[in-house]
Amino acid sequence: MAPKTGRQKDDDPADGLAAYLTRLGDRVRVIRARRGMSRKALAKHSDVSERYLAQLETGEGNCSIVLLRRIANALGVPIADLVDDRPERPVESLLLTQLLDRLPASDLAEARDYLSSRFGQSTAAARRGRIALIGLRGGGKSTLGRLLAEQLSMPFVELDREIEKLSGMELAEVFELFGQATFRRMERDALQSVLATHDSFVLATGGSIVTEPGTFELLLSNCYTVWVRASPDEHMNRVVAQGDLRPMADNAHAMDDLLSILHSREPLYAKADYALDTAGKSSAASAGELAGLLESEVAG
Ligand SMILES: Nc1ncnc2c1ncn2[C@@H]1O[C@H](COP(=O)(O)OP(=O)(O)OP(=O)(O)O)[C@@H](O)[C@H]1O
Ligand SMILES: O=C(O)C1=C[C@@H](O)[C@@H](O)[C@H](O)C1
Ligand SMILES: [Mg+2]
Repeated sequence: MAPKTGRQKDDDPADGLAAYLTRLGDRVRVIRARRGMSRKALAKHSDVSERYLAQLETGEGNCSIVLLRRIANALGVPIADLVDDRPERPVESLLLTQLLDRLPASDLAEARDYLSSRFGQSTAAARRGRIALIGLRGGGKSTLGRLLAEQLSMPFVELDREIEKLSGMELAEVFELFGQATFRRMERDALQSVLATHDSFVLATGGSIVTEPGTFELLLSNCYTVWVRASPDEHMNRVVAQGDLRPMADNAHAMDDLLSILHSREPLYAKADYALDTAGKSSAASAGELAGLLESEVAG
């Protein structure tokens, strides 16, 4: 069956927009009712006419962001609560979010560890059997992943290749034809499928997997994750040395782009269980270091 595409799902005007405006209207109406505000009171405090509010609440108004912000302010909710496209969340979920929002940043990691160990899908021992390498292009995920899998007699899996198998297309075609949203769905499907079919593996992921919170959380809670990193210059030189001249040929600001991608992703990559610095080391040396680390992890 052909994959469900971003265009069909997200951009089809007959499907998406009318249904979305109806959900938006429902949301405004429910929040207003919960607040005990009449439409008249909301109109007064938001400076949006009662007539327009009625249209909005019945899914007929395609509200500008400025008006929506005024409505959200008058209701005393963040605008994100109005535009949220997901189904209504259970009360427990809302309260849990508030509890987490109250915690200082220093306690959040502990709270995630606790919830993950209590409610996560994998035990700590099961996680250690599934090794996932994350990090920016040229770090050495594929090179070290293949070496490590051979050494440990474990299957080696490249997530990007799994996405290509699932979609029946090359990655570049997926992006070109269907866009980012479809790629992200496929990436998550591919990860779920690999997890469902393997108790142990060495997995090389795509560099941007960390930018999709749901997929990244799935990876962190089911795998022992290693951030394979190098210096920015080395990332760039290795990619170019592999014969991929695209960054240099197409883009005079390739290094600036690489730095900005790296800096924006660093706090995410840093959530890995371990950071392996490959800068200035040979592949063989890094593979040895990684194997040693995993031996002590499994033993521990
Ligand atoms: N210490 C090292 N560890 C790993 N690779 C190294 C090291 N030193 C040099 N290299 C070279 O760097 C390159 C790493 O490329 P590789 O394709 O493995 O990276 P990657 O993280 O999988 O990138 P991509 O996200 O593009 O798939 C290889 O050509 C490898 O030989
Ligand atoms: O680092 C990135 O942004 C990406 C790396 C590739 O492996 C692919 O997963 C995709 O093209 C995105
Ligand atoms: Mg690779």
